[in-house]
Amino acid sequence: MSDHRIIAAAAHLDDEALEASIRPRRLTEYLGQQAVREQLSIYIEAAKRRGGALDHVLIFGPPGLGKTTLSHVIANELGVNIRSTSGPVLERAGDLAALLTNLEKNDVLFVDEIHRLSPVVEEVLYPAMEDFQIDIMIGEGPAARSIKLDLPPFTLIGATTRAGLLTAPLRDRFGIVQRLEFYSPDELTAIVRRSARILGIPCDVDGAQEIARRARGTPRIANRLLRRVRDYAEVRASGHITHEAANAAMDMLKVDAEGFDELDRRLLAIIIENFDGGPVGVESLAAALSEDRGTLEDVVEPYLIQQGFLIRTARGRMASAKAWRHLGLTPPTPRQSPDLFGDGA
Ligand SMILES: Nc1ncnc2c1ncn2[C@@H]1O[C@H](COP(=O)(O)OP(=O)(O)OP(=O)(O)O)[C@@H](O)[C@H]1O
Ligand SMILES: [Mg+2]
Repeated sequence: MSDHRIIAAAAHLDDEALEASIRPRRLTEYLGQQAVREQLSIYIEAAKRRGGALDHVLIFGPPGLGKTTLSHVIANELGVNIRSTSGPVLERAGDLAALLTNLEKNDVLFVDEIHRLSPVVEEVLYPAMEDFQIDIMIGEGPAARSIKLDLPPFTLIGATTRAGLLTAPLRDRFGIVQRLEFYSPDELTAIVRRSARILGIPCDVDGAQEIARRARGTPRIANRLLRRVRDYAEVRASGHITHEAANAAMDMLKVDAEGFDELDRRLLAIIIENFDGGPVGVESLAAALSEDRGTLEDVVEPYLIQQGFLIRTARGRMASAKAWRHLGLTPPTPRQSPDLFGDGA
């Protein structure tokens, strides 16, 4: 159900084709994430000077913030090939072995959703990451023996929306760990303007700002809103994205001033109306919303929490005073909800 949210952070099918043209290829086109960019540019430069492989990189952060994009940018900057796969696709140890043995010196192997690797595949990955070696089994039954195979030095780039789900031994094998943060409205404005330029969409600065403000800190959503606003502007306005056109289009899409849609508002309303503002356990919340728990935790909650509308406590989720006000309600005084300041998980 949440797949159809205009502001869903997960990729839509119709995003793919257009994304290919606007996806940044170089570090200079990768806007925002200042700290990440600065650090990576140093590590990349150092690896190139040494002529060696870049250390393994773990990138984590909510959907649509640019993990896949950044992985490709890193490979481009290193001037090496990138091979892509994902945790759930690698079912057997042999699947990974096949990929690893086809790598060339200093190549990047990108593993998306790395928290979903099966334990047997993970076992193969450990010596590969650490010593650039794998053990493979030859033959079957009593005649089976394992042989060690040397791999060229390579860089594993793992991406995950949930670093917390990685096993400790896997996490420890990444020399570089980067966390992507939600983008500021200014950064998203720059991203929207760049995309509009590439797609040939006339867009005013304040039109871009309005789209940026409602994009939930997420470039993928910003780019998607840009396209929907363009549709609106072409049919209802002169095709030019002005502030008014952006506003009207987003009202039509029911994306509110905070960038929240029905699902966000329903989540906050349920906590307030059905659970007196919380705390409420994530399972009960998911049930009340008829949503999947994983979607709630990965996609819906992070932005609400980052913006201070939702509070995560040891006993469950609570709506903040900001949330009450956003829904036009009067928040209870702190004395009536001691949990806000209690067990502060
Ligand atoms: N820093 C950035 N600057 C400009 N555009 C960006 C940036 N990061 C991401 N984008 C745009 O947002 C789109 C989504 O990014 P990407 O697919 O890399 O996200 P992701 O983190 O891999 O998401 P998921 O968790 O769903 O795999 C890209 O196609 C790209 O156009
Ligand atoms: Mg991705």
